[in-house]
Amino acid sequence: MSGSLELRGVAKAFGKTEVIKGVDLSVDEGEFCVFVGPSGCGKSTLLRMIAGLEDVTTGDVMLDGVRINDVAPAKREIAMVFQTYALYPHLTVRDNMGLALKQAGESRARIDQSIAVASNMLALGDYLERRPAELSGGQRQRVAIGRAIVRTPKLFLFDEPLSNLDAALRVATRIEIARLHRELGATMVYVTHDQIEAMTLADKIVVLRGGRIEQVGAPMELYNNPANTFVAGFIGSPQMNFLRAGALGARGETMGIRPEHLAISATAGEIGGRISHVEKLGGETLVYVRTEVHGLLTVRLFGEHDFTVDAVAFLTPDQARAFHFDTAGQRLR
Ligand SMILES: Nc1ncnc2c1ncn2[C@@H]1O[C@H](COP(=O)(O)OP(=O)(O)OP(=O)(O)O)[C@@H](O)[C@H]1O
Repeated sequence: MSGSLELRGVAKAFGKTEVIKGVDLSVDEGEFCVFVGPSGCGKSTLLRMIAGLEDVTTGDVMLDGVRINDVAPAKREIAMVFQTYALYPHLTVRDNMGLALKQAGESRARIDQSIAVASNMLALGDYLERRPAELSGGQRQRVAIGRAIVRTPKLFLFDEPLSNLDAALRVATRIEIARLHRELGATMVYVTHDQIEAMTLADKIVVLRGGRIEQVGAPMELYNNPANTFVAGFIGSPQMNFLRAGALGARGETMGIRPEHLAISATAGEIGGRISHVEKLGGETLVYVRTEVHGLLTVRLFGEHDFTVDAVAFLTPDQARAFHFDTAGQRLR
């Protein structure tokens, strides 16, 4: 029972400050849509407007073709999962998960059945009689997700749901959310700071900046085909290198090259510099090279490599993989 979401010219002002400046977006039924962007760009505000937790200043929020701007949050058939879980501390896992159905006047049998399905999906069966304080952070977040599932909403909203979990648990929960999305076929809108979550979970990534959409596309589409320097720099970690195109005889104002497409040599290459720092990450090595013309550039190498800080190094971009941008930062095709 998943729904489609459409935002039409949605804007939000807090007093005189406009923080969302006219957003048009469609999220299809069953689609996983991720909002990314720098801190303060309006991701959470946009999500909260969809949930009904913030008023929409102008524009329309449409769920399955019906305008829901004026529908109360509890009546929107939308479930939201928060970073802080927002569980009731005095209720058991079972009662936390069943509360919305109980308030909606569902029968005990129907509630128990929904809880059984959701707790089974989330491996929470053994914890139903516990209270939130008796659970780990990861278990609490699974309860919060379970509470959303039992409501069988048309739309799931996630506001940075994994940021309070440690690294290993983040990976496990991320995979779990991807599996749930597959199994439920649900429409999901997800806000994150995390590149890997955005790249791995999304069918569609929305890159926001200053309350506007910069680009919308599938993860690899944004990675391989960024529309401008902002998206090119934002998607991909470590960040794309931006070089002065003129100094390389290349097109446009700026040339973009990802760290994996920059070759490094101790003896010869197009760009000279000195190694300023080396990071060995196990599976890969990042080498930071200070250059006079292009500033600090990052090289990513597969496997372990030894380099000496302060040694001279020469870099050569793989021209076939380079991106070219004009003075306004727009991509030249
Ligand atoms: N209640 C409010 N009153 C005034 N300004 C607000 C309010 N809520 C948010 N803002 C402002 O709106 C802008 C967008 O905030 P929002 O929390 O949506 O950004 P975000 O992209 O989610 O940021 P972060 O990634 O840091 O969570 C910010 O400049 C913020 O200061």
